[in-house]
Amino acid sequence: MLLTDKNVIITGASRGIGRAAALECARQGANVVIGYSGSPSSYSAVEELIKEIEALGQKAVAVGAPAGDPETGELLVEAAVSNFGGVDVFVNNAGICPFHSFLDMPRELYLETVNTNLNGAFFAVQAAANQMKRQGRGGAIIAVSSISALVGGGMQTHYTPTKAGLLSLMQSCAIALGPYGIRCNAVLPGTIETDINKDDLADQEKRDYMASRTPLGRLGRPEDLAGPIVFLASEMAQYVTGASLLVDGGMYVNLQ
Ligand SMILES: NC(=O)C1=CN([C@@H]2O[C@H](COP(=O)(O)OP(=O)(O)OC[C@H]3O[C@@H](n4cnc5c(N)ncnc54)[C@H](O)[C@@H]3O)[C@@H](O)[C@H]2O)C=CC1
Ligand SMILES: C[C@H](O)[C@@H]1OC(=O)[C@H](O)[C@@H]1O
Repeated sequence: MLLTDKNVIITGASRGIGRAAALECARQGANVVIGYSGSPSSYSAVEELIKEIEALGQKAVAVGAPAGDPETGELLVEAAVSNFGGVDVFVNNAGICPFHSFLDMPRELYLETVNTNLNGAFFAVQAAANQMKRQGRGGAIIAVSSISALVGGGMQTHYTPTKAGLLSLMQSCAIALGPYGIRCNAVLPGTIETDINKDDLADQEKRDYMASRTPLGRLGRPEDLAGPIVFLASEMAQYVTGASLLVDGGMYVNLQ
């Protein structure tokens, strides 16, 4: 197992990529703090995830708090410390992508997207890093960025800058936190079928187009991200920091 006795925090873990990562971390021997929005509609999914992690023989605890709140990172860290005794891995995964055209972008939608995806991440990464520094045994921080950190999207002008920002945050934090043995890396998913793009991919033409752009011949699944996240969290990646790992079935390099 790659994460035996490690204590992992994952934000946005109630479903999608975060959920798949939480389960794989538990399979690899980790205890998991499940960050979720706090919405009552998510709670049954969170309860189910806790049961699945416990069935794997690991501990799980849930913290419901909005990702964009600057205090949320501290709450997640407090939960890891009080329930498990510390934090070894922090995965910043929570995010939204409400597709919208640029010229009439509502100010509130722009601000909500940046706050949820990037501003909250800054403070949560800071809280996790301070705890790792106090513990004195290093750690791993992983941001779920996106292929959209590298390429644009006409209906994602509010979103792509947050993903580029997360990638940049990991690069700078790799420098700031390297002296404490804290590694900081990003995963860059391509198009992964989850609730975030359910409406967008309901358009069969768009769906077929996205799949046709993918050399591996299919859209991604949440589980496709679990291995790369566990790898970056583990000692297998002990000399990897400031790196980004595209997990996109080859979509990014597929020019022609
Ligand atoms: N699905 C895809 O094609 C891609 C997804 N990503 C990123 O992966 C991450 C996970 O997304 P998916 O699993 O795909 O979608 P999803 O919609 O299934 O999961 C998003 C998670 O974030 C949580 N979340 C959303 N707003 C929140 C808030 N204000 N406070 C706390 N939690 C909140 C949701 O509750 C959910 O657990 C996101 O950061 C997304 O930008 C990146 C590239 C591609
Ligand atoms: C939500 C999109 O389908 C998804 O999110 C991203 O970051 C990429 O742009 C994907 O296409």
